[in-house]
Amino acid sequence: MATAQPNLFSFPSTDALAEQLRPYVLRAQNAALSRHDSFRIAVSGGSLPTVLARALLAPSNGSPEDTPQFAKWHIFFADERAVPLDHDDSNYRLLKDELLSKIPAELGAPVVHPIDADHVNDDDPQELADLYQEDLMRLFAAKDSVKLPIFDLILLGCGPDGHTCSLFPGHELLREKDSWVAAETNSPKPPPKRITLTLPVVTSALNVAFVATGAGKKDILKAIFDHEEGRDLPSALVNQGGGDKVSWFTDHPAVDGVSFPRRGSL
Ligand SMILES: O=C(O)[C@H](O)[C@@H](O)[C@H](O)[C@H](O)COP(=O)(O)O
Repeated sequence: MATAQPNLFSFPSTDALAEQLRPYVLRAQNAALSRHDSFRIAVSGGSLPTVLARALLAPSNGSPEDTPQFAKWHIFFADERAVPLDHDDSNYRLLKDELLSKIPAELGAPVVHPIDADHVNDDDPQELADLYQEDLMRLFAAKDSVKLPIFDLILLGCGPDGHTCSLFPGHELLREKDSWVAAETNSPKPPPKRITLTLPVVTSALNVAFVATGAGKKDILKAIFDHEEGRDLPSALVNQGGGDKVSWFTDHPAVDGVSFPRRGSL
């Protein structure tokens, strides 16, 4: 378990947050492209796609470092609901509406990895999870020795109960050690059937960033960063497993009165 502390960044507004999320994501992109030929990222649903779109669709300053090279991106979903891809509850649809459909043609198109739409109506989402894991393996497991996929960046939300991805407090999926992708059949938050990256995959990523905004997050962030009260919450487990690879992008209302071990400046 990592002992280093996560980084906290707090901004006066969501616009200011998005402005700083952009260089953070592009630094991860540029580092990834200096190591291999693609940028491997996973994203959640919730408010994240909107903030991400605001960050990435802003005008570039013209430098190569400040340019999203979308043609080299592989975008996966940190979690997804077992619904058709055009359903209102689909995280794929959300990302498409907010970001993918708005990327200017000259920036290129990312390779997007949605769930297999042929299996969204299965009674049990396990097949959906298995197929998604196979999709990950095609990109990440070129060698048999690969135990876990190493994402260049995973972008997460944090629910008011401390959940992240579709990993909910006290749930047995938090103990999953082997699978890369797990099925959830009875999510406490609707819709009930989902798939999710597992905790070992999240904490193995080279960079993990939470985006949490609004006064509604204050109580749960207090719990997550209070080691006693919230130490077993899923988002706190990401902090503990990821250490200083984890960053929190927040706004001032979300962290009002929260004492963080380490406040950063970008
Ligand atoms: O699948 C889900 O139920 C959502 O994607 C969920 O996990 C979301 O990421 C958090 O609840 C944070 O949501 P906000 O960013 O909207 O606060």
